[in-house]
Amino acid sequence: MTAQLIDGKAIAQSIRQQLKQKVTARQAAGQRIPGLAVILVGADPASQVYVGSKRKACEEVGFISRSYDLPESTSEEELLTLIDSLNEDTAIDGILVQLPLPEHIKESKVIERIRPDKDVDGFHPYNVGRLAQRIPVLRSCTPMGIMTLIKSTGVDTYGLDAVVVGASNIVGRPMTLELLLAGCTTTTCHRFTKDLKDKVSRADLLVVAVGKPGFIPGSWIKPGAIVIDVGINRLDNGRLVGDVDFDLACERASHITPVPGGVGPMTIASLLENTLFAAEQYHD
Ligand SMILES: Nc1nc2c(c(=O)[nH]1)N[C@@H](CN(C=O)c1ccc(C(=O)N[C@@H](CCC(=O)O)C(=O)O)cc1)CN2
Repeated sequence: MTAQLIDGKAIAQSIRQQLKQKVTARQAAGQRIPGLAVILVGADPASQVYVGSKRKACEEVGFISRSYDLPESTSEEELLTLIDSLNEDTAIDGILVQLPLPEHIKESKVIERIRPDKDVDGFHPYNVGRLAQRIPVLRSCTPMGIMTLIKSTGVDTYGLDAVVVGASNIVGRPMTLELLLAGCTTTTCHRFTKDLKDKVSRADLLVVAVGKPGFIPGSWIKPGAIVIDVGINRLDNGRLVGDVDFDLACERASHITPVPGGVGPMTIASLLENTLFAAEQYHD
């Protein structure tokens, strides 16, 4: 078997195109243009790339894009004060603070300061709690994008055995919840998991988000499985690879995401979808 590629880059592009049309329609109807504020603290090179892509995508679809590049030395109080002012700014529908933050700033305090109706990252406990109750809400961008990718395969998720490797706040745990809501029987694996190979090789749907190149050998993949690789690892030769041994996994999986061009672009497309959702549901 050779797996079918799930083309995140193309799907993300088509989402951006649809969003652009919706923005044009809003403009024609005299409605407000959605606005997104993107805050970067410090100069982490990967974060600079991701934030740059978010701002570019935002402008491409016609949203108002506000950029805040703050120095590493920014205090927690200064960041919270900026969030307070954006919370009150009626031109802004979404506030995104790029993670990770410098060590002296407490992530949970920052996330909880963003008003839930502007939390386009879907990280606020209010939004996570509402999602757990299946209430339509702002959802965490990477898991949301992955659900769009899975839907694009046409495979019915109800009853599938899904395994998520990694239990981070940004991907692993919200991903497990999304898959549970989609009718999967979900297992979350983490650093204390025993016999990872056994768990992975039973997965009809596998999501891997650990940040270690080639962490999952292709021989572990269940024949016919859907494989979603969230890892973005830059090798010494500059090549980007995922957490799954792609070449061998391709011979066993039915569908697989590439790296780059799989999950990454969908994280950004979902952020834009969330910004429009916030404008329409909470601020119009
Ligand atoms: N506030 C947030 N911070 C972070 C999030 C998040 O969702 N919200 N997620 C990750 C990183 N991330 C978004 O910020 C992200 C990662 C990767 C990509 C992407 O498009 N990747 C490309 C490759 C890009 C490259 O050349 O390096 C791809 O996979 O094709 C977009 C966004 C951490 N922080």
